[in-house]
Amino acid sequence: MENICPIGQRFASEISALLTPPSPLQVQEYFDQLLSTRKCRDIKVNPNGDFGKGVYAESDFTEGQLVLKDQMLVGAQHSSNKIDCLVCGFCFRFIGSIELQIGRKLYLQELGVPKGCCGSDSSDGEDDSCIENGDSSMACGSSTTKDKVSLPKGLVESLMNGELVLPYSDKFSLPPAVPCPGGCGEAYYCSKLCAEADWETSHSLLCTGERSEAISREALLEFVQHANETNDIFLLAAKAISFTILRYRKLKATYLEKQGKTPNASSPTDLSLLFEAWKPISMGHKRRWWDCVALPVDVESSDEAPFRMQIRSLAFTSLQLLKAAIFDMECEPLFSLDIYGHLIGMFELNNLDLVVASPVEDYFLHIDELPYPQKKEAEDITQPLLDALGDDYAVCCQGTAFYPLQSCMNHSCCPNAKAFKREEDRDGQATIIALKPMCKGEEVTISYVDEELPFEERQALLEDYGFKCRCPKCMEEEP
Ligand SMILES: C[S@@+](CC[C@H](N)C(=O)[O-])C[C@H]1O[C@@H](n2cnc3c(N)ncnc32)[C@H](O)[C@@H]1O
Repeated sequence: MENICPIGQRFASEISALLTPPSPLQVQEYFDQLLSTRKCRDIKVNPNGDFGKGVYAESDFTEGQLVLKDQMLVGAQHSSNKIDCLVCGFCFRFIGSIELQIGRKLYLQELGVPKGCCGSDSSDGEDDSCIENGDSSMACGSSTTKDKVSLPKGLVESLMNGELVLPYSDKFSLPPAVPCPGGCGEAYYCSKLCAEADWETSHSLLCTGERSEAISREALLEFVQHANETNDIFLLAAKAISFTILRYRKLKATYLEKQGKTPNASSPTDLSLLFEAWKPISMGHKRRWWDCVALPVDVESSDEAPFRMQIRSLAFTSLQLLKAAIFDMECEPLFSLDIYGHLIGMFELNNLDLVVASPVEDYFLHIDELPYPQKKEAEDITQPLLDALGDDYAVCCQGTAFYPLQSCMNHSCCPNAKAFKREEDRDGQATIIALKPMCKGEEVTISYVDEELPFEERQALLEDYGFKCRCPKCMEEEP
């Protein structure tokens, strides 16, 4: 495998340097700087805790108090979730309108778009037009899903094109959907600011539109399709690589400008700038994906070696597709299988869910709580929609993200904090709340697993993270 892709051999020392965990001093400097930029003075990252780095309280916290809001470094909505929720491609806020959210979901359901084949997953672009205009030829009279109810013809289009305004939806207004500046018709944003930020940090390389900076849009589509069919964590790894390439190019342009030089296409790699560009990613705890991933229950232990070879080969195929799409000669070491495997492993080990509650749920709850006769009048219009949507009418936005600070938090089965979204937390930031009073200097811990599970089950799940928990609860419950 490495002979087909010899980057690993040619850049062995660069790759090893990129994968060497940063020194405690580098960790301290990086997180002190990050916390100061974010004006966050209530916590600190200590690089020398019992389990590597950890997060510590810098002030006292009361039960229920917000400990931290953490902006993600890279994140992606699950492909399978795109049919349910239209969210900003950068901050993951719900966008458009209540009518568009409902209409779009019904439209995609009617089209029979399989989960994971919406937005960027569509190669013919047909499904992507559903944000701007409903297809008037579509049949709205039948539902493809069991127990879901038929709607009058034309209703879904009028929800999507704004002709039908639902009662009380003005109380749940959402930012308008701003299309991707690259013209892909797949990514939408809550503002021009978010569109530009996403473009600059990763989307310009991963956009399938005509202004894309990818070297091959066809290869990009193939890469995305492969990820959707196999493991959409590959999309997140691609974002991390694009993020690093674009950061490298920016750092290099600034450096050359300072030197009074113009960027040159055949310019050699500036390794120190590549390390600098990679720095935010270098801070994440990593292991190679195929070494650390837990053996699925249906795989016999005697089949462990072939299983691990198989997922390594899956990652290799994904990487080759990505390389054909966005390769950058100056950032060649980033396209090695070792880097790709460690990136995927980093997302697996940090296991950070991206969750944003749906305003559609709030909307239907509001209707349900209206007094008579307003409730009856509103429900005459909304009840058929609710019936057509079925049980999963208010699925939240779900995905995976890498949060720099949350990913420094160690585990305890009796944690003093947890990731918990409050009513007002309507974007993709991670929110950590104190579960009990905490004193300055105490380590902030979260539980990586359901701490109510029996001891053996918790320990089995924690094996995925490569450690055996020795928290007070485990010590007490250990047989
Ligand atoms: C999300 S990272 C947490 C930050 C990590 N300590 C670091 O240095 O980057 C998860 C990893 O931290 C370590 N870890 C977290 N909690 C632990 C615990 N209670 N006991 C032992 N190791 C732990 C394990 O190596 C785990 O895979």
